[in-house]
Amino acid sequence: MKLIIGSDHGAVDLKEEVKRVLKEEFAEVEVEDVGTFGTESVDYPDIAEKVCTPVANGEADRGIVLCGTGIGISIAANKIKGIRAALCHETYTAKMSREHNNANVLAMGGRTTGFEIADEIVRTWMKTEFAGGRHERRVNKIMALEAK
Ligand SMILES: O=C(CO)[C@H](O)[C@H](O)[C@H](O)COP(=O)(O)O
Repeated sequence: MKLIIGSDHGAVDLKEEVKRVLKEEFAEVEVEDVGTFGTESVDYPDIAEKVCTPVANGEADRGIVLCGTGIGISIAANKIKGIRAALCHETYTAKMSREHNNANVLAMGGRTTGFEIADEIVRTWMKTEFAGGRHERRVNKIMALEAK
């Protein structure tokens, strides 16, 4: 599996923490970090595009996008065709976003979510499989909205 991660200046520390968890617990996953790498202000839609375009194209399997709250970058991510980004603050929504929504992008906030909870969210999101069945019909309807 290939995963692309990116953050704006509001979540650079959280990005490093998420990369640490991925490296330690999901060593088989190839992780590409598209930035940002410092505290200089950048615009989260640019980061969302860098993460999500390869996911939407099939060049990567999943993405993780981070900004101060996770709101702006998840809104931007969901504008990209083929992306189902889920903003998660706890593990239940992380689990459901995979099981029911087949989310291919996880969003979190560096100014809202502590490292311990974020670590658990990432573990849960990475491990949970899409359940299919009735959820597949609904996800297909979500994707059909993009064609309207
Ligand atoms: O988009 C956001 C909120 O929806 C993110 O939290 C951004 O990180 C935030 O807006 C950046 O704010 P700043 O004052 O420019 O650091």
